[in-house]
Amino acid sequence: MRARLIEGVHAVGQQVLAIYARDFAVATKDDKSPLTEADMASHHALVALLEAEAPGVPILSEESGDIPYETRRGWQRYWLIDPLDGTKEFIKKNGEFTLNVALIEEGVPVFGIVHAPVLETTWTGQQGQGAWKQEGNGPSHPITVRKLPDPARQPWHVVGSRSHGSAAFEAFCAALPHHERMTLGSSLKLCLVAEGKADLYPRLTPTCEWDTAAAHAVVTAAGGEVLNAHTLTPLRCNQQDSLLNPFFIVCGQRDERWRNALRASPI
Ligand SMILES: Nc1ncnc2c1ncn2[C@@H]1O[C@H](COP(=O)(O)O)[C@@H](OP(=O)(O)O)[C@H]1O
Ligand SMILES: [Mg+2]
Repeated sequence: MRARLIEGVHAVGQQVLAIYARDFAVATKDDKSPLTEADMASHHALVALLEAEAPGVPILSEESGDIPYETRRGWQRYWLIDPLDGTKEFIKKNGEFTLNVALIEEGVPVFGIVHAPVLETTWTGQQGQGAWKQEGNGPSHPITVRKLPDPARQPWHVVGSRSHGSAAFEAFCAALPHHERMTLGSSLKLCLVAEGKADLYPRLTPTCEWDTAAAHAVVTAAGGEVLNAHTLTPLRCNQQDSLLNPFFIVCGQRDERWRNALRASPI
């Protein structure tokens, strides 16, 4: 089923690209975030794909996120999707947006596909089996997180949001040893940690569970972790009424030096 799902997500990515290439309307949601026809087209196409491939498994999408907790709390297993993560980047036309499909079991993202149509790149992760990166229609290559380098010899790589910076992120970086920063839209940031191009992604501004679940599965399958920034315990999905994530940090490796930097930041 994994190969068919990836193929299906690629096809939905092509539909999204067709909208990206022409003029499209931008609406504003109740929470003031932008919505394009691409978000909805991707939502409908991904739901149809999952219903065909895995009938009977419930689906929670950013564009159908109003399913009450009383209903969701009984789900042992469900699909969690963000049809278009990085809508602001989509509108800016910088290519840094993704389609995200995650399978959650008992609150844990156990399988994820993150597809960036403009970058023609797909990251996949499956618990216990590994994580892979595919460029275009080429072969998939296994990916893993990297060990933190000695910052005296090689800077750590820290990735942050292009559109949602914060004073806490600045304070965290200021307290880190020698490092280089880069900014990027969407769930691509977690994928960079998964493939060992970034060491840390501290997310100290709000996100929702659908923003992170698919890439969370990729990072953990690649040997990394997605940790609550306060408790340093792994993030879990569908544990409460709210679908907001706590602030978190994505790492390839735990280390006292970045934990100290986290303690120094006003979160
Ligand atoms: N105040 C807020 N509350 C909840 N989620 C927020 C938020 N501000 C930004 N986000 C989430 O952050 C995502 C973008 O992150 P980034 O800036 O790193 O690309 C958005 O995804 P969408 O583009 O799918 O709406 C949105 O879900
Ligand atoms: Mg999103």
